[in-house]
Amino acid sequence: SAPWVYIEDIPKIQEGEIEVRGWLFNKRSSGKIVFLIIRDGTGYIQGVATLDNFTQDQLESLEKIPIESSLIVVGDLKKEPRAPGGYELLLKSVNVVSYSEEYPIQKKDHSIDFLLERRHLWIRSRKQNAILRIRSEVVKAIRDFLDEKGFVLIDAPILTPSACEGTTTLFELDYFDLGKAYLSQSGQLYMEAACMAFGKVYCFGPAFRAEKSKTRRHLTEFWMVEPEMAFWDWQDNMRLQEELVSYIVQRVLEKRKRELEILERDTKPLEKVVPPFPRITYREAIEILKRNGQNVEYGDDFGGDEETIISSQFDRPVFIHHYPAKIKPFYMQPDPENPEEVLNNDLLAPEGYGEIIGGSQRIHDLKLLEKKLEEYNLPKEAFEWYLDLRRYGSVPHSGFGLGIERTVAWICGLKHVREAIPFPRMIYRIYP
Ligand SMILES: NC(=O)C[C@H]([NH3+])C(=O)NS(=O)(=O)OC[C@H]1O[C@@H](n2cnc3c(N)ncnc32)[C@H](O)[C@@H]1O
Ligand SMILES: [Mg+2]
Repeated sequence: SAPWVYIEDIPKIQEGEIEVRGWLFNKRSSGKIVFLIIRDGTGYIQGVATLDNFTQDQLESLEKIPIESSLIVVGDLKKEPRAPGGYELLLKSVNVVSYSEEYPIQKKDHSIDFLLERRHLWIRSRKQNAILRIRSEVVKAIRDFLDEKGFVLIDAPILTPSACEGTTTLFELDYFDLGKAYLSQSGQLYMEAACMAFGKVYCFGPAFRAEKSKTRRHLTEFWMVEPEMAFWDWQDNMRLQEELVSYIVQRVLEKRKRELEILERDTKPLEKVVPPFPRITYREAIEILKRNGQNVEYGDDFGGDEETIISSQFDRPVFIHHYPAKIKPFYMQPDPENPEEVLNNDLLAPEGYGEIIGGSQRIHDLKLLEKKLEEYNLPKEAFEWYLDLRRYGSVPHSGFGLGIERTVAWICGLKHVREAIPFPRMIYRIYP
């Protein structure tokens, strides 16, 4: 019998009789010829049915197969430059595995809520398939990059006893007789413990923020990779970030050309993403904003609009470092020369995508950390383990969190991070 071939492997076969298993993506006919566009999740192939291999009645029944019906077809593979992917399948048999009910996603102008309600089907579309394949490539590139550099993957817990990124975005749950637990906002604190056991580590998983803001950059469940390195300072930290982000972007440009074409992504801006990235202080960022007519003061945090103005001054991602301590989390190491500011950085992506990374050097002094916990009104008992890291062989150490969805949205040129994750969770959506 004919070999079952995935569509992405067809260029390796070139010609001959093959079997393809997939779904009817589209169809058209001219009476004597029926074209069936089949997708199998790895690509698209045009099947052609003619009176050479089918009766007129059979052609008419092929025309009636509903979109998204599952099919197994056999045909002779031929090169055909005019067909999608450059190949065509001269069909010899079409076996419908399961007829589809009328498929709900057929128009070009469905509302975003209509599509999100059917996300479990919407991911079948060409554009969503391309985005999630690029996401997969980004995840693979991150792992390859860090594994190559000797980082050890250490999985952080999702159920945690305390906050890491402030107490206003915690998802709280009742945890047996132990009282409250919180969904992890970040694996960072655990990576700090791990880096003192392994040197260089990373965790890679979901993080949860009860964000009440409905913006195009916020999800309530998002994915983050969080490297952490013992004895590295804030500048070592930025160097690793620019190397990682450049590696990711160049990898997608090299391996996901087809998907970027489907998204009609102008790749010229991405070709400029190579180290070193420009570095400016928070204070310089405030000056840029003032020069661009923004009504900002030193001490203000930056929202999407401010980040768009700042990043639009540069042709590649830009680091902003030395934020005022009071607008950043408790764990950030103050600059010894100016303790009002911390040795942190955000990395802003260009083209209006804003913050994709938050990172910093961490406080390594026990007394200072205890003071900060008090200042931030955090429950010391929940952080005793974290303080232990400063009691037993403390070292300066640094790390960062790269948001997967914001990075994928930037690389793909998406308007909203909700298309950069298979099943987005936002303030008004946890279905499907
Ligand atoms: N290990 C670390 O040092 C990470 C540190 N504890 C941390 O969580 N920093 S961050 O809050 O800026 O979040 C890091 C990144 O995580 C992404 N992020 C952060 N929050 C979100 C939401 N709500 N939705 C989507 N993406 C989000 C965004 O890219 C941020 O730059
Ligand atoms: Mg941040």
